[in-house]
Amino acid sequence: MLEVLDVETGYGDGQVLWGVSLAVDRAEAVALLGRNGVGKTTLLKTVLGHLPLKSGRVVYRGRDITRLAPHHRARLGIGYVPQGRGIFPFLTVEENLKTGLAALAGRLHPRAQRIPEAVFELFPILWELRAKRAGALSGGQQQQLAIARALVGLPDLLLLDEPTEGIQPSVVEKIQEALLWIRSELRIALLVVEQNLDFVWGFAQRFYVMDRGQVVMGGKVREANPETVAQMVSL
Ligand SMILES: Nc1ncnc2c1ncn2[C@@H]1O[C@H](COP(=O)(O)OP(=O)(O)OP(=O)(O)O)[C@@H](O)[C@H]1O
Repeated sequence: MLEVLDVETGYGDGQVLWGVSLAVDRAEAVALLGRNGVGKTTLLKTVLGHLPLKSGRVVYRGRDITRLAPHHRARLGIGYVPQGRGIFPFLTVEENLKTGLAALAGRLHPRAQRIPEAVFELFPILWELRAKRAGALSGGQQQQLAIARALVGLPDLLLLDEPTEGIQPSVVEKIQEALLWIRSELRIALLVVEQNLDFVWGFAQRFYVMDRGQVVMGGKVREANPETVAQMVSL
């Protein structure tokens, strides 16, 4: 579904990614691990089209999208939940969800452009809070809203950047269950940047570890030794 092939990129003269390759299959959940500053967010940006590449390619559903603009990639079905959630605090929950539809306008038939019921099935709390300003929600509720907003256009691939950051443990479990459901029931592929290994072990099938702008380890979650991986990603 997604192939990142030998990508080199960075910011201005500063190179950050050095020959990075990875893949995500259809309806597969893949975790991207690594210490702070090793280039995980930068890699997500290359998939989203926010950074021009020095070399390498990004292929999505068999199509080379290396030079495709970000909004075209969104229309092809690539959704994004940024670090820090990126919700609009002065809009209501419902209005925030509708901005997700606008971002994917053109992807769905106009008649299909409404918030799918699956979103409220997944996060019932958002139905209860739909008229509330998003800024008044707890951190965990805001994270659920951010995931829900990315889901309203029913992407085929969803990129999430540290969804458990700053969230209390009871909500972390909810988000873990939600990601499992998104993958298995909605059949949406996931590429998730995370630091919380317990969380990752609960929903991902494969993982990659990055260090200093390169992929240094990868494999199947159920075959991996969690302690070895923890050593690779701990400070
Ligand atoms: N907009 C930017 N301009 C210049 N340098 C940047 C920019 N964003 C990130 N960098 C640098 O690129 C490197 C990789 O950052 P990146 O955010 O991709 O790492 P990360 O693995 O996602 O870490 P974190 O978990 O802290 O977000 C870091 O050295 C960082 O300082």
